[in-house]
Parts: sequence; C-alpha cells; structure tokens
Amino acid sequence: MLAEVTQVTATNPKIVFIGGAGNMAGAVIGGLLAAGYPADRIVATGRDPLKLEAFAKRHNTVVHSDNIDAIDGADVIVLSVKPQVMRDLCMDLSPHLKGRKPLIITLAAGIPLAAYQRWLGEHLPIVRAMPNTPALVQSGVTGLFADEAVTAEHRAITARIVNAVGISLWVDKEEGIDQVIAVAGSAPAYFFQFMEAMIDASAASGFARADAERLVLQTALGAAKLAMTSDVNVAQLKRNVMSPGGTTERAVQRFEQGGLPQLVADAMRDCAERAAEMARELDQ
Ligand SMILES: NC(=O)C1=CN([C@@H]2O[C@H](COP(=O)(O)OP(=O)(O)OC[C@H]3O[C@@H](n4cnc5c(N)ncnc54)[C@H](O)[C@@H]3O)[C@@H](O)[C@H]2O)C=CC1
Ligand SMILES: O=C(O)[C@@H]1CCC=N1
Repeated sequence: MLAEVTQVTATNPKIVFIGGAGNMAGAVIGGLLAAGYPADRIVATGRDPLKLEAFAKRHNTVVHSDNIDAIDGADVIVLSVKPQVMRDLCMDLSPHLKGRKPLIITLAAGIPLAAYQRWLGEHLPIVRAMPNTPALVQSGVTGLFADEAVTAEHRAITARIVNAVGISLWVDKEEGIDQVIAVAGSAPAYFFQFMEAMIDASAASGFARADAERLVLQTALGAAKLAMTSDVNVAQLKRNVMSPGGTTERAVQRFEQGGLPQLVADAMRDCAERAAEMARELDQ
C-alpha cells in the first residue's frame, strides 16, 4: 500500500533512483521517507527482483525492474549504480531522455560530468553528489557539485534530497568532489578501521570482545558528540584529556612517533588520487 500523499505533486517532484535498493540510494530513500516525502513520488529500480520486492515491502515505495519504464515522467533521476556499470546504464537511458530535461543526480565516485554528458547524449542538468554511509542513520555528509545547466530550483531539490540524511556542502570546482571523497565519502571506513584496531587491542588485553566493542563505540560516539557541541576545537579537546606526564600524553606521543598525522594525510591524498585515477579509467 502506498503512503498517503501529503503535499501537492508540484512540490514533490517524482524521483527515480536507479539502483535504488542498493546501500547508498536505499539510505537516501529511507531518509526522504522519514522526512515525510510521499512514498508514491519515489521509485526505486534494481536488477534483483527479490531485493526489490523486500525493499518495496519495507519502504512502501514503488519499485521497478525496468529502468526505462521507471524514468517515464521522472523529474529527478538519481544514478546509484557502481561506477563500473554507469556507462552502460547511461547509454541505455540515453535514447529515452531525448527532448527531456530531468535533473540527473549521480552518486558515483570517480566519474566526471563530461562523461555523463557524452554518454547521455544530451546536455542535461547534472549534479554530482558524494554521500557517505552514515546517511543510513541520518548522520551523513554529502558533497555536491553542479554543472552550469543546474538551476536554483534544481539545487533546492537536490539539497532537499540529500539533507534528508544529514548535512551537505556545495563545492565550486569538480575536483572538490575528490577531496570530499577523501574527507567524508570514504572516511567512515577510516574511523571504523581505528575502532576495529582499538577493539582488537582491548580484546587482546583481556576484555570480552562484546565489552571491548561497547567501550570503544561509546567512546567514539561520546568524542564525536563532545567535539560537535563544544565551543573549543578538537586540538584543544585532545589537550584537555592529556594531563602533563600522564597516560594520554604517553599514548598520543606514541601515535605521533608512529607518524599518525602524516599517515592520515597520505591516506587521504591516496584516496583523492584514486578518485582522479578512476575518472581517467572510466571516462572513455
Ligand atoms: N558505499 C559507499 O560508501 C558510497 C558509495 N557511493 C557510490 O554510490 C554508488 C552505489 O554504491 P552502493 O550503494 O554502495 O552499491 P550497491 O551495490 O549497494 O548498490 C547498487 C545497486 O545497483 C543495482 N544495479 C546495478 N546495475 C543496475 C542497473 N543497470 N539498473 C538498475 N539497478 C542496477 C544493484 O543491483 C545494486 O542494488 C556507487 O557509484 C558508489 O561509488 C558514494 C558514496 C559512498
Ligand atoms: O570506495 C568507494 O569507491 C566508494 C566511494 C566513496 C565510498 N565508497
């Protein structure tokens, strides 16, 4: 059963998510619905009929296994397939977009706008959006870059979509999206890796794994909350924990001796460089 339409159609553009039952699009759809977007103005497509059926049941949205049928009458098309299959998808959609100007929002990493324009064969308004998985819990960050055909109205609907799952930031150069990937899109994995290392070390030191997880995750959550609500910066918050000659100082010194700040900077640079490298590989 479809959820009740709460607003008039014109204020709720029809949004079609290609690859809608996947991780990223699924998170955005969940956020939109939680924010009150009418479920019958959202369509999700996918390749796996069982996954689609489960998705439709969970979210009460319209699902479609045929992308071409799904985009009929779409005001916004969100492309949320893996970068490696994006070209084929765009080529399939292309003949069905002739003479139409839906807003295209792509979530894919590492594909430049110029490639979409070529593959879609029309100069369409396109936004590159780079979200991250905390969108699943409405705490995401999305970087946005618009091509010149994107209007203020397009920007507003884009912001409405992505802000349903967190905060967003427009960048004014396309390369800025690669930096957003390094600092936000891929970055949940860095924090998970740090937490994983702490959990492993705590478990190795004798804690039950479940206890180690509880301690580490609560500490991570508390630190993030404190940093977000405090009126001092994270460097000061770090110093506030470090008593001179105390335990924290010893641990922090070890991180610094091990080159943690440089290692983080190097990893972020590698991440952004990989995005640029993918663009060269995929922009064919
Ligand atoms: N997972 C992440 O942390 C982030 C992912 N992204 C981007 O989001 C995009 C999607 O990634 P995920 O959601 O992680 O992948 P996913 O694999 O969970 O979702 C992709 C979905 O697309 C479907 N699909 C594949 N080909 C299709 C086609 N021709 N028509 C319709 N559906 C099709 C798949 O069945 C799958 O359900 C990628 O381009 C990725 O670069 C962006 C930011 C963060
Ligand atoms: O690792 C990736 O390529 C994707 C893009 C950002 C997060 N995950």
